[in-house]
Amino acid sequence: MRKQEYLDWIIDSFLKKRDIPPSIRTILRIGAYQLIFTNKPSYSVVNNCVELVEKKSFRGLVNAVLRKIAKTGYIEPKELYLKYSHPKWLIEYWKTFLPNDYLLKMLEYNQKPLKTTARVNMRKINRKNLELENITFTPHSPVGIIFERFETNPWKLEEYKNGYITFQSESSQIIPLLVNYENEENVLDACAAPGGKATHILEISNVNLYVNDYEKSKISILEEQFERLGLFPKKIMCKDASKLKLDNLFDKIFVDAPCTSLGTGRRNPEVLRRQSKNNILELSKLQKKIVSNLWKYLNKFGLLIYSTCTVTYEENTQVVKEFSRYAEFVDIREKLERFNIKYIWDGYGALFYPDETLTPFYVSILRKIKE
Ligand SMILES: C[S@@+](CC[C@H](N)C(=O)[O-])C[C@H]1O[C@@H](n2cnc3c(N)ncnc32)[C@H](O)[C@@H]1O
Repeated sequence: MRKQEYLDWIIDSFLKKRDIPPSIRTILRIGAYQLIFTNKPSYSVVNNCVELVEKKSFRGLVNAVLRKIAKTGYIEPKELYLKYSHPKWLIEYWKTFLPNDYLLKMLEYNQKPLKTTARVNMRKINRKNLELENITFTPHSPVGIIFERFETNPWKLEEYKNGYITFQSESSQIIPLLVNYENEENVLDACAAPGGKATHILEISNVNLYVNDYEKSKISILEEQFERLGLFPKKIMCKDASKLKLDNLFDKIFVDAPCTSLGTGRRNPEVLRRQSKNNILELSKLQKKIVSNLWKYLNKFGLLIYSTCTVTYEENTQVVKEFSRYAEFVDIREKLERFNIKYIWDGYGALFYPDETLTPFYVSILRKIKE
């Protein structure tokens, strides 16, 4: 899937009619990928693919197209969306607001699979004392480890089962570390499932943590995670955060918003192909509604920590900018530099630069100065 646009371009250049059944296109993509990007012998790739074709009338076409691809091999495309195999509309959209070097870095890293990372539960163990093989430390998160290779089912690891580690991206691990916590203060995580940041907050603080997520099916996952890690939230709720009514005020509110997740394309290549401009606009509306509703439950001078794992203007800068009349934006640049994180600062928040281990993430911290 990582090479889909490029493969379709090559395949289409050898087709008279581009309108072929999806199953035939899939077989052609598999064959083209193996011929261009692996060392498998071309005769066996072509034969195996032809055998996969159920409709006899398409066997000749698959055979002919793949033979031609085997002959030409890799062809260097001129257009960026083909060179880095991303949807064309997305590249054009990103070009409208991202610096060129950020865009190129993201496209390059999206070609490489991402190694699995986890966060270490500092309440139970230090990462130096973990007895796991093939791990290294994350370069930015002080509580993260990287699995250089996986030899077993990760969920069966004793270290996971006994609550020493939680699988989580390195970028995500940074967010709860950007603020300081007072004992017993009220903290709300409004979009909390599957609990990555919520459990992290309780690992590093002694706050009264309220958690919420709109999806019923994810509440049991949240509960399991707290139990596995030996942590106790004050309350777990299942409500739409844009309408949630609360009895208390909060000192900190985390909004790790539902978003288009375009920064996770390196781990989930399908996400890049699933999204649309319309989804970006719809989610931006929901995100503004969520922040706006929760604003009234934030104490004066309390902090709202807004984050997303996406790279869009409408879901990041535009959302937080909307609250600039009521908020001061905390300058987190120095903190990010202490974590050795490179970012784009938009005057409100920071968009992490992707690198070998870090995936794009946006975060902005709003201090409430007005209702
Ligand atoms: C980015 S994920 C949160 C990840 C989580 N904070 C973590 O670190 O593991 C966004 C979450 O928002 C939830 N969600 C979607 N719409 C919501 C809404 N209207 N109100 C509250 N939660 C919502 C989704 O179910 C999803 O679990």
